[in-house]
Amino acid sequence: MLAETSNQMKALALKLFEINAFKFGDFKMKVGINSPVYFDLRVIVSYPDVMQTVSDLLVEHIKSQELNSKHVCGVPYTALPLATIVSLQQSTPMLVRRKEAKAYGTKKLIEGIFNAGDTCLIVEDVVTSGSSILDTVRDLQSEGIVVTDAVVVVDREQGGAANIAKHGVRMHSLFTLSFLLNTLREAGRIEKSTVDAVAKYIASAQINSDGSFVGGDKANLDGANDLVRTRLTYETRANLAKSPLAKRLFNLMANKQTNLCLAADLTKAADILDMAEKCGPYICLLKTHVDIVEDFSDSFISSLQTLAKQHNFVLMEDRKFADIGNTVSLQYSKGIYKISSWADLVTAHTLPGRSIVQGLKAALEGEERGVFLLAEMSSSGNLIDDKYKETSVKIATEGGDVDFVAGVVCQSSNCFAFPGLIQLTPGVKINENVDKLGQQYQTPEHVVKQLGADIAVVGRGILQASNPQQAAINYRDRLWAAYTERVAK
Ligand SMILES: O=c1ccn([C@@H]2O[C@H](COP(=O)(O)O)[C@@H](O)[C@H]2O)c(=O)[nH]1
Repeated sequence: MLAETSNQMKALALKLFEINAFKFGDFKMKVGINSPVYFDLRVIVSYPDVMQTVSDLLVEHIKSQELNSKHVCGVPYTALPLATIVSLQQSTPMLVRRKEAKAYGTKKLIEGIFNAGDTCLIVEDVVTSGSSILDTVRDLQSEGIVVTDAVVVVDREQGGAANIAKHGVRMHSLFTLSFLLNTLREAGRIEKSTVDAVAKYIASAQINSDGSFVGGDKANLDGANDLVRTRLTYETRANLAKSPLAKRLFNLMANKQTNLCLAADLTKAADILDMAEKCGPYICLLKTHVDIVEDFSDSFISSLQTLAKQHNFVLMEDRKFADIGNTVSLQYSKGIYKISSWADLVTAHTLPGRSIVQGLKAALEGEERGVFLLAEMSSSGNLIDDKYKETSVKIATEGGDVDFVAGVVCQSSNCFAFPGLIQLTPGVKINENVDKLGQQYQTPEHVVKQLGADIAVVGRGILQASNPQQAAINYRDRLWAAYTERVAK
């Protein structure tokens, strides 16, 4: 590989990671087991510069390997735009494979003009077992078209190349998973432990052409993924975080050894400041509801900020924004509270859709801020269902605003997979199960070990204790011990 091409490939690898075209965590795969790495090259259509570079490199690769053919055909659907650009750049006519034959008209599976005996080069985005390429090859061959080569963007190195070779098709990849991992590692974007976890998984999850695993039963591979977020340390997860606020909070938690958030739900400014002074050394986050403070003032906020600095904790306003983008933008930055001017983090419902995140971001003027999106609630009888939860997590993990989303407020460890996000879980108390108004409580150990909380929110468990400072120490100790046991497993 020429030095210039190699540098271009490395720069593209970093860019693909930056735009979330691939990520690390615990992802359900088509082959039936969870993987520590996931590629989603669908996102590149939103980045014309990336699209251009990928297709330029594909064309260069096709030329250097002398993959001459009469047609090109993309494996539906992600590779279709790539195949189109390759076709245009090389003036090679394209064929389009339908996934299902039309129920009317020509009922063709392959669209385009061709003759039996014509050659066709396959274009694909990501190869795992090679089965998607083989489906396309089969349909082309059934029309008498000859396929000998496939050019792909990423080879996950799980046996795909060997599987398609058994059907007489050679695979030529721009990137191997190993190259991508080494490039990220060299650039300091991921830790060695991440590289090792992925390498261990890939070695044990080799796939045969019939979809079975080389090592036998897929049940044996259940523990093959070491990148399950609840088993990773906060330090490791800080490295994987896309949001600067999540990075900062993970590092703060690791250094200060606390995963306790104090919900300072008090109605007098002096009482909140007193609680912040007493509990500050033991918490990573202090959460407010400023609209319940009867004597709110700018000086209250500056005193709170001073304490946050002095005791090294982050400020969150639990506003639970839920309106249209324009309104939340105003609610966030204007009015008497001017939340965006002092709260490092805020919370928001996903009910209005993606525009909630865009609306909040639009209010900022360069401040480093973040949002936690609510995907579940702790109150009994709340209306959130699985579909709502799933869509909330999509908003948190996909799209152009992921650098603003620091975490998810939820009640279960299977809510999201991406280890760079923080799970904030309220509803924590040692001696009670419920309050009189629908709140449901779990113990510190249960929320961390069973429910997957990274930060546990404790309000009245501390505020109403006879000695709040001692209570904060107890909660901090129990939550931290639960976390260290969780990652030591
Ligand atoms: O689902 C949710 C979301 C937010 N909260 C908030 O957490 C605290 C809990 O206070 P406790 O006194 O420990 O019950 C409170 O500020 C809520 O607004 C929640 O409880 N559940």
